[in-house]
Amino acid sequence: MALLTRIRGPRDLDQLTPEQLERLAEEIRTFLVEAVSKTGGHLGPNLGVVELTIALHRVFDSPNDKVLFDTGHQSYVHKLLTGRQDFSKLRAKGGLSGYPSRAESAHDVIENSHASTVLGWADGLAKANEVRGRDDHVVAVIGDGALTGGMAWEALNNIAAAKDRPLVIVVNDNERSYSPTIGGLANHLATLRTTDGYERFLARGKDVLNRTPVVGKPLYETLHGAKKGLKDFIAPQGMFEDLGLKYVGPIDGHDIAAVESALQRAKRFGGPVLVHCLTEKGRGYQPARQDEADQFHSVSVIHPETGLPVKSSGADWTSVFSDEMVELGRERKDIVAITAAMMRPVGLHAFAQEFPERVYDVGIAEQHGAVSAAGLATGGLHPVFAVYATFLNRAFDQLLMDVALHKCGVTFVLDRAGVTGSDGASHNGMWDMSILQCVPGLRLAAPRDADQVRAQLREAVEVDDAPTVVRYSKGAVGPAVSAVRRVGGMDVLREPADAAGADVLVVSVGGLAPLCLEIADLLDKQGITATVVDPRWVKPVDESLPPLAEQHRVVVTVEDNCRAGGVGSAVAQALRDAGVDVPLRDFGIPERFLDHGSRKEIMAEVGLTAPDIARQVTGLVAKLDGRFDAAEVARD
Ligand SMILES: Cc1ncc(C[n+]2csc(CCOP(=O)(O)OP(=O)(O)O)c2C)c(N)n1
Ligand SMILES: CC(=O)[C@@H](O)[C@H](O)COP(=O)(O)O
Ligand SMILES: [Mg+2]
Repeated sequence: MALLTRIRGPRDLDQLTPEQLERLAEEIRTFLVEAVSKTGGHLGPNLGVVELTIALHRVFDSPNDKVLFDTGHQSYVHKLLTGRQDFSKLRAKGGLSGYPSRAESAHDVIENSHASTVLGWADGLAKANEVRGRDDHVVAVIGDGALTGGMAWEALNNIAAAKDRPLVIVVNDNERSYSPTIGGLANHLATLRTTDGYERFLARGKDVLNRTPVVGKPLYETLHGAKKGLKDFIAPQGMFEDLGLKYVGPIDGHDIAAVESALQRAKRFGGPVLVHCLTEKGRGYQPARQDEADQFHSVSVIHPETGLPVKSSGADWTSVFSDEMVELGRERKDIVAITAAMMRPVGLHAFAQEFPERVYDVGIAEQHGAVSAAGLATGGLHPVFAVYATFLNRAFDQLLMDVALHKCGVTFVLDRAGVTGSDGASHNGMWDMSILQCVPGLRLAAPRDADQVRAQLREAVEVDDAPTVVRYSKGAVGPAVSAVRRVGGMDVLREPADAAGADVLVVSVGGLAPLCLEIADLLDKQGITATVVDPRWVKPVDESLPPLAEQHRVVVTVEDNCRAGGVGSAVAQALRDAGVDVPLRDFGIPERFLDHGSRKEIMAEVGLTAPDIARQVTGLVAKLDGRFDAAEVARD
């Protein structure tokens, strides 16, 4: 790593010779494989942007010039070149974030890991430069996947309108999101790599385009027409230049000199210009290049020589959903599935294998996913839209105004709900049970274990006149938790012998059932009796909950969601509406952005542990009993 360790900041790149730059690129690839195989992370995307990032930092002067990354998962090389080379605790508490981080460096601007926002940021920064009379450059790196997001086109529409406002857009085009980027223009333009590649594209493109909704066939005819009568690459220029953008490319994104030359031209252009770079995800690392699933988009800890995971992951929530979806698909021909460019991560790969004509990958376009689901439901089908909880935020209005207002039977399956941890603040699925509380007619399920995922998914797809939501966490599914009895639609998981006189009712939400049972055990040791109930459907609040609460002295709700407007708030409102005046304490995630760390570390940080909660409940009960000493102890 003789060269890499000499790079303390971007200006240290300036005096390197072409041979040294090539050697630096090799050292960076070696570093990435060695480091990320130890920690896990976005190995594939970063191996694909080594030369591109070196060229960016040689041509532009960060941090005076703003170098922006869409989604930010491909910013490891940027970090290496801007003074951050200790990757030993990447994505772990106290270590480097897996995304840009303003706290880490002045070179970092966008921390948000939600795709398709970079062009909006760039448009705003470019306008600010214009108003403030600054001639700093704004450079936005966006992947072909992120370019399938609607916000990217909203921004392009604005950027292209200002012919004299300098802005450089670099399309990092590796033909993939996770899987091949389909259904969008970005995918088909991206495979225009060489003239003979164009033949390959036309051959492959025909069947892919035929399966691609809307743009597919017309685009194929256009491109085919371009092949016959027009310059081979007129299509990309045509599309972007019709928008009013200067188009430069396609450029070999692994040829540093070529990228630098294109960026220099773009830098001097004096208006909005798009540099189209063709790259390979996982470049230079065979296990990644051979990974058909997603070219090592995001890996766990792996053996660097083979790329094989060090630990095999057990049954996780996603695989439970995946298996049940296949069963449902066999039983009901009206069930179709939607993903926003995350077929495998959300567990729809098996369904897609068996029912290829009943699954839609809409690209990174959650809003379109939700609206098209309203159309599918109105057309007589029952769509299941599987999406990470945090990414549903983006489609809230479509869920509210297209799905719920029109009483469409659509089921949203939210994976990665609750604290996810290592992907940082914008990846925690901590807002869904708050924002969805106000959607009229919506029913929200939080299954506690695998059996309940299966059961509640089935209950959800039976609802054909309202949106239903099933949400569960990331990773290994918890232990099976059986019910003692059912009350209304709720499962009582534990109750004292003398149920009528129990002190505390613990309302356990979703996968936190084991935690809540542990809380009850700790309370028991303090002589405090507790009932644990799993509402199963947290919205609407079960009608049997207020009367059950009335039989207790204190109600406690525990959820893996933001406290603000969460299930605790909804239960408190239901008790008030029912005239049940029992003190309630709601435990959940505080209203703040959580730094990256493991789920366990973050749950402890926010007080979602059995000892923390049991101590506070003990204090509350002691206070009710007038035993202030114990209450004081609990407060400590
Ligand atoms: C709104 C949103 N939806 C989904 C994701 C999950 N996601 C992260 S990276 C990625 C693929 C991005 O593809 P691309 O922009 O081409 O970048 P590449 O990984 O190919 O460099 C997806 C779908 C996200 N970050 N944001
Ligand atoms: C960058 C991005 O949004 C995803 O790749 C994210 O890293 C997914 O993480 P998991 O699938 O590991 O939860
Ligand atoms: Mg891509």
